[in-house]
Amino acid sequence: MSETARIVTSYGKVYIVELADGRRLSASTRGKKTDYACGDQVDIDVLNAEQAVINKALKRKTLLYRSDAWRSKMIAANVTQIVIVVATEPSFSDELISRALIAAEAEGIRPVICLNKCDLPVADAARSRLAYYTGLGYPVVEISAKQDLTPLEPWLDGQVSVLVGQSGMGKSTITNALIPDANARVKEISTALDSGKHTTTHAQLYKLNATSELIDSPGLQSFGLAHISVEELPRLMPDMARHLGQCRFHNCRHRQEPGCAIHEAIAAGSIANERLVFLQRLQDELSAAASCKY
Ligand SMILES: Nc1nc2c(ncn2[C@@H]2O[C@H](COP(=O)(O)OP(=O)(O)OP(=O)(O)O)[C@@H](O)[C@H]2O)c(=O)[nH]1
Ligand SMILES: [Zn+2]
Repeated sequence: MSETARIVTSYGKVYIVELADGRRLSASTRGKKTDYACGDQVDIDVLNAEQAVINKALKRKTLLYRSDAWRSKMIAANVTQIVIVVATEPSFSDELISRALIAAEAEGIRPVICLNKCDLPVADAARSRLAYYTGLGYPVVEISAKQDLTPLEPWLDGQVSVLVGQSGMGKSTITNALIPDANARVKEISTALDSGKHTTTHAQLYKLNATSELIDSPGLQSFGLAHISVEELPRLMPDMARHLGQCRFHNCRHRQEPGCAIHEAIAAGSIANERLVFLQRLQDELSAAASCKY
């Protein structure tokens, strides 16, 4: 008899699924299918007290993923919020934040930027860099995972959140502070799968309370957006989106076309020139990726 379960961890071809009654089973897939993500609702056949087989994923509300021309990598399914974790040190990448914001907008996922390690004296420099994103309308929440997480807590309430960010920003420290037995559970799963790894190398889903869940994901170095079309791109950047539909040509690419509303907004100072440079660089990258796809 088939049942519905939730993927709480994915380890390549092996998944841990949780049933409605809280039981956890190790699950394999049928054939070579591996396109399931942490957070997916799946239809499974239970084989015995420990094992199951995944038949298919149920319809996803959202799917956060990154991609280049050759492959895509799922980050998490069914999340309602992405918490982009940056830190006062080591230095964070603006490029990664901007890309993660676009990926979130494309899926209708609410983004929040979380500045961690605010206990360190370098916080002011990071804070002023993040003012840029506040200006775009994105919330920035300041915390210290080691000392005080309370500013983040209301943001997590009632949401399925995924923590995303570069390595070393403090995602696992946040997770461990919020879920006291998170470390122990990673260890338990690693031992069960005999991977020998005791760090979070794969996304893991945790329950925070009856209505809130948290997914910790492995550190990212890049965030490919090959799944997004060149035409869609400016709509996913809130400062650009405001001016869309106002260019003289309906198919304006916001390059050298006369009467481009984006260029006019830049001249008027309401869009930063570096955003147009970023848009154009992404347009070129996505066009190149699209022409590589078969
Ligand atoms: N001072 C200070 N250090 C912190 C804080 N949060 C995390 N750290 C330290 O930052 C380092 C990296 O933290 P992790 O939680 O492992 O970072 P991560 O983002 O999970 O990294 P990956 O698992 O590689 O993706 C560790 O040495 C933490 O102790 C904080 O609020 N303040
Ligand atoms: Zn234009």
